[in-house]
Amino acid sequence: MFCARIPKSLQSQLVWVATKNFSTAPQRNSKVAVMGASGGIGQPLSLLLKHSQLISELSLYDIVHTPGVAADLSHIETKCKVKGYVGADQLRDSLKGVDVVIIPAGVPRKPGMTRDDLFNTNASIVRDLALAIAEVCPKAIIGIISNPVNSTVPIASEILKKAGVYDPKRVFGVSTLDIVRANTFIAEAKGLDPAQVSCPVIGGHSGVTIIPVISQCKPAVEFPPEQLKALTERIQEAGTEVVKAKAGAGSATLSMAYAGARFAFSVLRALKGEQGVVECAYVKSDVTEATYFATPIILGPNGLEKNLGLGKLSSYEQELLIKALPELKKNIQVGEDFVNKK
Ligand SMILES: NC(=O)C1=CN([C@@H]2O[C@H](COP(=O)(O)OP(=O)(O)OC[C@H]3O[C@@H](n4cnc5c(N)ncnc54)[C@H](O)[C@@H]3O)[C@@H](O)[C@H]2O)C=CC1
Ligand SMILES: O=C([O-])CC(=O)C(=O)O
Repeated sequence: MFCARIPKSLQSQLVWVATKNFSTAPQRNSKVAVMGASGGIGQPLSLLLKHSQLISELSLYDIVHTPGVAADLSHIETKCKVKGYVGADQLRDSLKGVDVVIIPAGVPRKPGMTRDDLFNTNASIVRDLALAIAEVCPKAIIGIISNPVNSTVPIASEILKKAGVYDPKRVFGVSTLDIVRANTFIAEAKGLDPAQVSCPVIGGHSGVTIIPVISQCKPAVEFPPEQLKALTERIQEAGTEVVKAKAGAGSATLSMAYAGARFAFSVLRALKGEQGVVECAYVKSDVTEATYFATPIILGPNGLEKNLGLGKLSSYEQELLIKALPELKKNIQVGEDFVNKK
């Protein structure tokens, strides 16, 4: 009953403890690291990953508390092994043999802040993690959650380039939460089951750079212009909606953990050879004049297999794209300069 209500992307991987059917699960062979695993996103994300049959080992890294988080999670009756690593001295050990690295390390927003206000703290956190990845697991697929994603993905990419191990097919900005929100809000407005709604969101991951492509939603939906504008703006500002509601206690954590797990599971399914796994993600791109851009992509055994591009945009969505590009290009430049202009 419950499984029928959650999206197919999660249904196939979540093993519900109550059913205790994981002894028959296929052999799991991926090792996944969560960097920032003790945080508001890191903990529930690690919990969801611990339930996946696609993961045999979970490596939890943070500068605090990971021994406790790992001990706690390790008592859950699923096969996936969990190990905690704490502090810079253990950073490199945490990445040994890892196939997929998910990065939610860094500070979250408080009311009144933009995602760009996080740059000063989070840029160096992502830089240092990317340096360690380049050294220890250069072939790993990397999913970056830490904000500002528009800039942290270029930072990690520049670090990997400098180390001579950059593969643009393996570095992703996790924008999945924008898609999750678009699906939910559209379903609410139209009285649909959110699990059956699929709306691409392209561009970047902040304010005007978030471009919901409601004209490509499946099932097809239509809204009068005023409602379309309000819905688009709600999706663009949904992060701020949560920041305000949490009133100083941080930003989206639980919905982001869900979205991060959905993205990780899609990557892992594709790594295992499943064909036609599609997610939107913020990637190195030549689809627009912005050198990183989120579009729907097909995932494969090596990460990004095929960029599906923009598809046909409505005139309203084309206007959104025009507004997004200068901001996105600026954010990318700031990230690249952080690494290269020292
Ligand atoms: N991409 C997206 O859609 C979303 C991104 N975010 C971003 O995710 C990040 C994390 O958010 P929360 O989990 O709520 O924050 P949090 O403060 O609850 O957790 C962050 C964790 O990172 C750890 N950390 C700090 N420096 C570190 C380092 N050098 N190495 C490893 N870990 C380190 C902290 O100890 C903490 O446990 C923020 O930057 C936030 O803006 C949040 C929601 C959605
Ligand atoms: O809004 C924030 O600061 C966190 C975030 O990226 C989101 O919830 O989309």
